[in-house]
Amino acid sequence: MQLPGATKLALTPQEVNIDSPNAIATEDALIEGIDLFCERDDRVLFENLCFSIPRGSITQIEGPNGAGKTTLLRIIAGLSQIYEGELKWCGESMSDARVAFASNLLYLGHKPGVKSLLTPRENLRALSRLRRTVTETDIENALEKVGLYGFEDVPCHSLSAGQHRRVGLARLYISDEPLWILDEAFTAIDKKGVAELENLFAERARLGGTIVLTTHHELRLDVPFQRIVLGQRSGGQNPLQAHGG
Ligand SMILES: Nc1ncnc2c1ncn2[C@@H]1O[C@H](COP(=O)(O)OP(=O)(O)OP(=O)(O)O)[C@@H](O)[C@H]1O
Repeated sequence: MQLPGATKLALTPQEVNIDSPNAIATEDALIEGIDLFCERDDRVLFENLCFSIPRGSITQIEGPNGAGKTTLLRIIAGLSQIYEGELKWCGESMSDARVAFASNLLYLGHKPGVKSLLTPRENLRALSRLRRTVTETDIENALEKVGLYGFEDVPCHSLSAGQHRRVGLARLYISDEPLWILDEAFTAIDKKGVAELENLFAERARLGGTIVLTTHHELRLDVPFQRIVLGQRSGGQNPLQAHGG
C-alpha cells in the first residue's frame, strides 16, 4: 500500500560508480548527510559528518562498540532526531520528504521484531499485512529461502536465536521497498546464512536497491560498496571509504 503523496522508487538497475565516493554527484544521491553532528551524554559521537548514498549502492556503517553506528542508522531511518545538520532524500530535505522516504523504506532493527507466540508464517503474514501483493506462496518461498522450511508452523519461542533472527530476515525476500536499513543483520546467523545474505544484498544492489547496514562482519560482496567509518576522530581520516567488489 502506498501512502498519499508518497513516490515509490522503482527497482530497476542503474549504473552507480562508487569507486571514488568524493566524486559522487549530488544529483545521484538517494540520501545525503551534510555536516551531521551528534552528541550523547556529553560525548561527541560524530561531527562534520558528510556522506552521499547513491541509489543502487551498499553502505556499511562501521566502527568499534559505542562509536555511534546504531545511533547514526536510526537517525538516517528517521527514528531519532538527536542530531544537528541536514539529511536529504532525493535532494529534498528529509523533514519535507518524510512520507515519500517512509514508503520506500524497510528498516530492520537490532531486535528481530518477531512475536514469539506466533509461528514464522503468522509473523510474516502480520508483517506484510499492509501489502496486498504478498501471497501465501511468497511467504512460504521467503521462509524457505532463509532456511525455515519445515519450521513454518512452529511457535517462534521454540526456535533457536538464529532461526528467530531468520524469521525477521525473511521480510527481505518479500520486500519491494527500494531502501533497506539494517542494524546488525548478521547477528546469530551461521556462515552459510551470512553468505546467502551477502548474495542477496549484492543482487539487490544490482537491481537498483539501496542498502545501508551496520555490522562488525567483514563484508564479502562481489559489487563495490562504501563504508562510513565512525570512532576515528583523532585519526583525521575521511569517514567515507570505497571498497571494490
Ligand atoms: N538511549 C540512549 N541514551 C543515552 N545514551 C545512549 C543511548 N543509546 C546509546 N547511547 C550511547 O550512545 C553511544 C553510541 O551507541 P550506539 O548504540 O549508537 O553504538 P554502536 O556503535 O552501535 O555500538 P555497538 O557496536 O556496541 O552496537 C554509546 O556510548 C551509548 O552509551
